[in-house]
Parts: sequence; C-alpha cells; structure tokens
Amino acid sequence: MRKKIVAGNWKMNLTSEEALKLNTAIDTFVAKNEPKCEVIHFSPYIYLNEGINSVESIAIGAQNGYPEKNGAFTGEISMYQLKEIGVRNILIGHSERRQIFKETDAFLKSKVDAATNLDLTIFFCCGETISQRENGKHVATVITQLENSIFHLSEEQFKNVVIAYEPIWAIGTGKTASPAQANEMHQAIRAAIQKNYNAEIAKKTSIIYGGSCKPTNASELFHQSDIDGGLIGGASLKSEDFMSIISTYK
Ligand SMILES: O=C(CO)COP(=O)(O)O
Repeated sequence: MRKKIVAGNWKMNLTSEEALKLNTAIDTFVAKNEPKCEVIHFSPYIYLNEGINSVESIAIGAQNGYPEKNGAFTGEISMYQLKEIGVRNILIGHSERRQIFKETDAFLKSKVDAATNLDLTIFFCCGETISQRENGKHVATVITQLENSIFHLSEEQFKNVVIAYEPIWAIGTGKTASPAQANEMHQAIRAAIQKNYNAEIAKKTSIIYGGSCKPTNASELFHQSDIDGGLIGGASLKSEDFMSIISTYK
C-alpha cells in the first residue's frame, strides 16, 4: 500500500499564537483518531522550531529552503539549517515559488539535489496553467517539469520523493480539478515514473493533489485510484476543515 498523506501548506499566514494553536489542535486530533494517513504542516520558517517541539503525532515541514549549506545569502535559510532543527520534509517547486519568485527548473533541480543529500523527503510540486490545459499541453507540461528537475535522481534517491500535482488554475481559486481530471494527471505522472524508473517505484510513490481541496470535495478526490492524499492551502488554516479532510482516511 502506498503511503497516504494529508499536508497543509500554510503559505505566509497565521500569527505565532494561531500557529501554535493549530499545530496543537491537529496534533491532538491525530493522536486521538489515528487516521490512516501521515499528517504534515508546512509552516512558515519562524514557527518551525516551536512547532517541531510541540507536536508528537504530526510532522512539521518547511515550505522552502536554500540549496547552499551556508554563506553570503542574506535573508535565506539553508536546508542544512532546517535539517539541524529537525525538519524532515520540504516543499520544492510550488507554483508560487516558480511564478512569483521566478524559480527555474534548473534552480529547482539544485534544491532537489541539496534536499536529497540531506536525506529530506521532497514534496515536489508540479502543475499547469489554464492556457496550457486549454491547449491540450497539460500532461506534457507537468512531465517536462518532472524531467527537468527531479527525474535525474537515482532509484534509491527517488524513494524519498512525494509528487504534489497542483494545477495552477485551481490554487486559491475555488475551482477544483474534477476527480477525473486529477486522476488522469496522476496516472500520467505514475506512468512517467514507471518509464524513468520501474513499475515497483511507480506503484510505491505517493502522488497527492492540491488546488481548492476542501471538506466537500476531498473524499471524492482521495478515493480516485491514483490520488494518495492532498496538499491543502486555505482549508488547512481552519482546524475544523483540516480535521474533516484528514478524516477521509479513517
Ligand atoms: O497551493 C496549494 C497548496 O500548496 C493549494 O492552495 P488552496 O488549497 O488554497 O487552493
């Protein structure tokens, strides 16, 4: 069985008090209900330390990390520093990093290598724009993103990778990919993993969906054959909503 994962990407939200409250609420909920999935909060940097030290049943991951170990990179946080405080999971390639911060495939590849060298679990995000989908280029776009930044990893290294498919047109828009649209892409991604690696690795790689995932649509999405959970933005900021999504894996 593939690992099921429900992860919250808090993005640049919450006060320190709200972050602690949400971490504690979800941690307590998971400890009590023992859902059949791994639960992760991808938190802003400044709340990582307290988060890591205050939870037991969920993981706290980083939304970003700089690939160099240390040096003159004012304002950056290295993956090495993250690992040192106990971070084990990292997001790489989120469309907001690609679009707003102009992170290229080559830069993302260097992040993938740095995270791999530190043995971090990489949540590699990929996804197409609405015009790429309308032009029938959605599958090719996503597979190219994988080929350019992550498929160079060895079979052994790829075992530390989770793929997060997040169609850009569905992020924060309230427009979710239909379960069929999402599953089609997840199947294409799995087929590409099989082609680059092998059937065993393809079968074992968790591929999660992100983009306006909420309590009302999580169950149908997560029950698709190739969807192994979700990367949740807005709905992960409300404990009731996030608990409801986690409960899909009772
Ligand atoms: O970007 C996302 C998660 O990384 C999805 O965000 P929303 O769930 O707010 O659409």
